[in-house]
Amino acid sequence: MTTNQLVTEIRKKNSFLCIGLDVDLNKIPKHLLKEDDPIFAFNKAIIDATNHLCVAYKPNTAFYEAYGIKGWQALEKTINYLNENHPEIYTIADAKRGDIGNTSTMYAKAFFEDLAFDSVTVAPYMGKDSVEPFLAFKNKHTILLALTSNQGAFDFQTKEIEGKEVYKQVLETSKSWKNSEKLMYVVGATKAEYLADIRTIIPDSFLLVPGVGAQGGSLQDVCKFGMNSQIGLLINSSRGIIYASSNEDFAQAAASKAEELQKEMQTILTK
Ligand SMILES: O=c1ccn([C@@H]2O[C@H](COP(=O)(O)O)[C@@H](O)[C@H]2O)c(=O)[nH]1
Repeated sequence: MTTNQLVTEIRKKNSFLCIGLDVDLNKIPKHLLKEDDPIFAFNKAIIDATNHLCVAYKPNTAFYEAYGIKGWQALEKTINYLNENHPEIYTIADAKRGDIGNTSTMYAKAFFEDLAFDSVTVAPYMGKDSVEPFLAFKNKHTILLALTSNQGAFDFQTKEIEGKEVYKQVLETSKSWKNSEKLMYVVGATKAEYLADIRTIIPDSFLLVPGVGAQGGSLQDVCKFGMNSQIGLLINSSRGIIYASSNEDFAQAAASKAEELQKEMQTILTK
């Protein structure tokens, strides 16, 4: 999907919500455990109940890899279900990959070709030649970790090297890479106070913003400092939506939580 198509969908739905599909078999309703594929059954129910309220889904691959071959098959079924039934929805493989060039190409093939995701999250630590292989794929985005939502972000990302914070160096340097127009960036909602500075470096790029909901980030603050003329934000919530109820009403409860966020977004977009 192109950035323009994503923006069109955001404006149509008055939503820039991304729902995280982080499926933990210890947290899903017990009755689903009797299904052949409980992970996919859970995802399908969540997608069916919430697709009109969001513009993106983000399975974090850790939650699938943890269940071995069955988990990977559930991930494959989930992306195929989305692409076949909701081609208008943007998909993110939250895999946080990145390696030497030929290995990154294989990661990119895995997520863009075998599993037809629109985007994948990538760690910038190994630099240009580890990221450019992802950027070579047509109509796909690479979402680079810039300033993450966790406490550990302060261990390296905000430290200064030669007078400039590492996350700012990631933003600035990555702009010079080949096909950099296909980059988006991860900035945690818990770091909203950094967004004004971040927007001076990358005014036009889309940001994937996790950390609203279970991690306590504020949607209002993120929008105040992070929104641009193309909206430029995908706000992710995973646990806060998908585990709203552990009973048979889980999909409806997820839809209610998603609707609360969508309504807040609508108010922001239409004022
Ligand atoms: O900086 C980051 C980068 C990625 N994540 C991921 O986003 C979701 C957040 O889940 P919640 O349940 O809404 O807290 C999860 O997959 C993280 O691995 C992040 O939180 N922060």
